[in-house]
Amino acid sequence: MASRLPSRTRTHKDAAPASPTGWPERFTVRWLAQVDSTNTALKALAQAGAPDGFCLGADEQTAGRGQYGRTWHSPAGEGLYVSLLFRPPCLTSDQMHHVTTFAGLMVHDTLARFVGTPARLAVKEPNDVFLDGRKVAGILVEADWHGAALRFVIVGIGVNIGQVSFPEGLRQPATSLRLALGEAAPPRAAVLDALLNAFQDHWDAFLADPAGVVAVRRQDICFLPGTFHDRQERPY
Ligand SMILES: Nc1ncnc2c1ncn2[C@@H]1O[C@H](COP(=O)(O)OP(=O)(O)OP(=O)(O)O)[C@@H](O)[C@H]1O
Ligand SMILES: O=C(O)CCCC[C@@H]1SC[C@@H]2NC(=O)N[C@@H]21
Repeated sequence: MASRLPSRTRTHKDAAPASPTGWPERFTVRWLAQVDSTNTALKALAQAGAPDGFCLGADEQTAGRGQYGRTWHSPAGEGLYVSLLFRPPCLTSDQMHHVTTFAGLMVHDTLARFVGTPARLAVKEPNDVFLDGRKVAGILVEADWHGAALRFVIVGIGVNIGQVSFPEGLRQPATSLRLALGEAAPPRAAVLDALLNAFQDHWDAFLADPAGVVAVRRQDICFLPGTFHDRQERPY
């Protein structure tokens, strides 16, 4: 399986994140210097048998994707670009949108640890996390089905960390942890560690009751009105 991973093709100013204490045990973390899209690469790995809990990250994405084929700007070393592979035994297609919302909650909780004031954060459904009224993170959930049976689901997460500027013409104003927190912005490894711990701590409870877990958390987090597109357009 490892041989199917794209090779490291470049070096960057910012080394790949490494956990000083080891990543949460549920996850196997692989890191690339550069990849087209961690979601795309992880899908190929999943089809080749990568296990539940596989996490693929990259310093840079050359074709990072948002919803509906939109571009996710992924400059080298500036953001966290990761995709998590899950093989839940029981999720249905009707429950897939809960995975996106749940991932937004996990990103929210992760960033709250560093931002300190949770009121600065908001989840904008279906798939965005906002900081100080600007988009700081996006989520792209993609599933693979065999008839009605879920083979696997990939949760792709992009968090803006070190960017000090963004391309013109974004659909919504953007920010980064660096812009919002200055020198207090955490390194990518700390964000990844907190994110994986959040998933590890809450994933099993989510699987047991997806709608219930999301409904409970909705009560104590700021949700912004989202853009809901035709269900048929959803990527899952
Ligand atoms: N690194 C980034 N940070 C913030 N925004 C980005 C970044 N890269 C791309 N974008 C913007 O995010 C969009 C993709 O996100 P998405 O498909 O969720 O759209 P959206 O503008 O959030 O609308 P919706 O309300 O439908 O979710 C891109 O079209 C681009 O405008
Ligand atoms: O806001 C969005 O539309 C979702 C953006 C999701 C970006 C992440 S970065 C890691 C993973 N790989 C991708 O190509 N996209 C997701």
